[in-house]
Amino acid sequence: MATVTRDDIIATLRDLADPKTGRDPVSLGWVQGVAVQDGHATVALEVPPDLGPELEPLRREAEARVHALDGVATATVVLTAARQEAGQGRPRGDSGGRRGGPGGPGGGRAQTIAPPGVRHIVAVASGKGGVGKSTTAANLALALAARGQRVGVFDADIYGPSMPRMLGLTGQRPGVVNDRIQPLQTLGLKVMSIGFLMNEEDPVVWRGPMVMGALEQMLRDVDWGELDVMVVDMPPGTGDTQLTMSQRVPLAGAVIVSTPQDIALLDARKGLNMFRRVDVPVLGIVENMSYYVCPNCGHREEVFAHGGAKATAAQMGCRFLGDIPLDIQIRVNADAGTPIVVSDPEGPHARAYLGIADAILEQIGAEAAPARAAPTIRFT
Ligand SMILES: Nc1ncnc2c1ncn2[C@@H]1O[C@H](COP(=O)(O)OP(=O)(O)OP(=O)(O)O)[C@@H](O)[C@H]1O
Repeated sequence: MATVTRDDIIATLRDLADPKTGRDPVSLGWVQGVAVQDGHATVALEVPPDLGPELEPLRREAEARVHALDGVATATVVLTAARQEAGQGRPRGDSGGRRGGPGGPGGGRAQTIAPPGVRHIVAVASGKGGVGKSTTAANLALALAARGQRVGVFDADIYGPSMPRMLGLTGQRPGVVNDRIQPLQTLGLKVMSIGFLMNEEDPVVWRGPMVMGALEQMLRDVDWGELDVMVVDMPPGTGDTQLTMSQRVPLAGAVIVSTPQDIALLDARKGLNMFRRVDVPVLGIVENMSYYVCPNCGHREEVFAHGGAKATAAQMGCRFLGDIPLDIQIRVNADAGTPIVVSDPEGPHARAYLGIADAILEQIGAEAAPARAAPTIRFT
């Protein structure tokens, strides 16, 4: 198959015309990003917000033309809208907009994106980077699978996707069946990551609206099949992407990962408040790198004022889900693609993650109980 380049895609986009002005999307400055990897092409067009619906035929045409290029296996064109200034109608979460699909209290553009067949979506988030959010997400997903759940992992950490590495899938690419991207399968999980679609050595400079477009596409167009739980590894922090994700994706709840240091806990509070603002239940806080156990003598060292997350959870009225020590084995196994829950399933760390999984299942089970009721069949 021929290799398609960004230039080929851009040249194709030049042949299209905006119905209003007759100009092409490239000269109009709408092309915000073109990513192509192993024949999977993604294009983000940033269009004026009020033109979105009118431009749907143009989007479809662009997708068809890019798809028709020699060397393109899948083509995804997303329309994104330029961010409006504060006060100009950007959807806010404090009006219940989380479930704010059309007609919902959030109304307007905040349509929810729910992959069909996925029963519960759990976000794993952190107020700042590097606290072990991805490690927690990977181990938690495996612990949920060990509890008999059908689990998917959606790596939404678009700025530093680590699931390919942590789940031993580096360099692999998802296949395509009937124009639908198939998640990769490993260790009993279905996995999708933007890391599978982009060049690691050539990171895409994501702009806010493009991020959401790409994430939406992965939720909608990936063939997730039937899942009991989807674990989402969120991008770190509490910026617009995280807020929009929390509003647009019908999350069953969020798990906040924090290290015990005060600063991280302050960030954790921000994360917690962000989810609360958009009515996403916070399932609890995990304290990661909580304490250190000497591998030689077993001595336990409380390096970072251990216990801060427990206190914060109590103050903020949410559940403390557990603490995970700083242990080289957790790092080595995660970095080798076999997280500790599978590499040492009987060990104390795996037990800790299983305990966290149980606490989550208990909560989402309880919360989701009404939605699980059998459908009513009416005879008329
Ligand atoms: N409990 C732990 N003990 C030892 N090492 C850990 C632990 N948790 C995470 N790590 C290591 O710390 C590093 C950062 O972890 P991870 O990538 O999970 O953080 P993150 O919060 O997802 O970061 P980012 O948001 O920047 O992607 C990794 O090398 C990981 O193996």
